[in-house]
Amino acid sequence: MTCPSFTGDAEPYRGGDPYADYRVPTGGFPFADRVDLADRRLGAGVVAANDEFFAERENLLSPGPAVFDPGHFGHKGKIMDGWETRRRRGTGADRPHPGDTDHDWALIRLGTPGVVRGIVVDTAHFRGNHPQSVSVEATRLPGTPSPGELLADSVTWTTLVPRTPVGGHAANGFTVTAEERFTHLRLKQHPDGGIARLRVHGDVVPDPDWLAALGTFDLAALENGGQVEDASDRFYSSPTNTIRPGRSRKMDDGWETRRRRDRGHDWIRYRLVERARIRAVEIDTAYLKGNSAGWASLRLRDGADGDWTEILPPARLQPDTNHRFVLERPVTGDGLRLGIHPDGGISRLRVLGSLTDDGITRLRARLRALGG
Ligand SMILES: NC(=O)NC(NC(N)=O)C(=O)[O-]
Repeated sequence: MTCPSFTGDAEPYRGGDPYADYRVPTGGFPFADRVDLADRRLGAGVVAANDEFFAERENLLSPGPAVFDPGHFGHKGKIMDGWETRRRRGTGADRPHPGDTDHDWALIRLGTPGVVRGIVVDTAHFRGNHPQSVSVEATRLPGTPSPGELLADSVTWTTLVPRTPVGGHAANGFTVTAEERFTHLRLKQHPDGGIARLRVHGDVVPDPDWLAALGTFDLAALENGGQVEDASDRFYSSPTNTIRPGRSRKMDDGWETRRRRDRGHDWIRYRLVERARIRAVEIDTAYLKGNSAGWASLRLRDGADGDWTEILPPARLQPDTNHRFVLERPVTGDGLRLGIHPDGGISRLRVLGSLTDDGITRLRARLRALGG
C-alpha cells in the first residue's frame, strides 16, 4: 500500500499555531498501530551522524511531536527540535551547488530487532530547510556493534525506502515490504537539511535462545514480542503502554479510559510472544489514583479458535499500587484478555511464565524465515 506523499516547501511560519499548516494524511498511516521499533523507551538510539551542526541527532527519537519556538536562537542559529545539518556546498565558485549524490546520514540502533512495516520521516517545522529527498536502509548485525563496525564496507544494507522527494513541515510516511529482521537503520537526507522525528513501525522479533535461557520472563512485554491486538478504549492513552518496559512514571505512561456511563467494562486483548505456561501476573495501577480500575480480571485462550477461560476472577485493585497474583496452577495459552471493571486504568501488566516446547520451536522457525 502506498502512502499519500507531500513534496516541496511549506509556507514560511507566519505566527499562531505552528501546526496549523502541518501536512499529515487524514486518517493517519496504515502501519501506525504497530510498535515504534525506534522508540527510545525500548532502548533505541541514534548512535552516529556525519553532521549535526544546527541540531542534535538525538532529537530524532524524542517522544511526542517536535516543538517550535519562533524566537529561540542560539550561537549557531535557530534552535530546532530535530536533527539538522549545515548547508552543503559545491567545489568552487563555478560549481557552488552540492553534487547529486551528496548527502548526510544518521545511524539508528533499533530498540529491539524486528520487521519494519512502515517509516515516518517527520519534517515538522523544517520549512525551507528540510531535505529535498530522503532514503532509509537497514541491516542486521549480531551483538552490539560500534558505529565504526556499522560503517565498515563489509556491512550490507537493504533499501527500505529508496531516495524519495519529501515535503517540508510534513509527516512523510513510507510503507515497507522487506520481510526481514533488522537491528539497525541508516537514514539519509539528500543533500542536507533537517528532520524532526523518525518513527519506525513494525513487529518485534525476539531472540528465542535468549528467551529460553531466561526461563521465566514477561510473556506480554513489548520487548519480548508481546502485542496489544485490540482494546475497548484509547481515549486518553494507548493500551500498548501497559506492556512497555519499566514502571510507569506519570499518569499518561499507563492506560486510562474515558468515564463509562453504561453497564459495561473496558478491556485489552493481548497476544503473548508465543504459546506459554503462565504462573503469575502483576497488575500495576501506578499514578492512577482517582481513576484506577476498581477490579481487574483475566481470561486466557489457547489458540485463535480456543475458548476464553477465566484465570483471574475480578480482583479488587488499590490505586497507585502494584498487585501480585500467583495463579492456582500454571495455565497454557497464547492470547490474554484483561478486563477492568468498570473503567479507569492500569499502568502495567506483567505476565510471568515460560514458553512451551512448540512455542519455542515456532519462534526459532520464524527467526530463520526472517534471515536469522
Ligand atoms: N532559519 C534557519 O533555520 N536557518 C538555518 N537553520 C538553523 N537552524 O538556523 C538553515 O540554514 O537552515
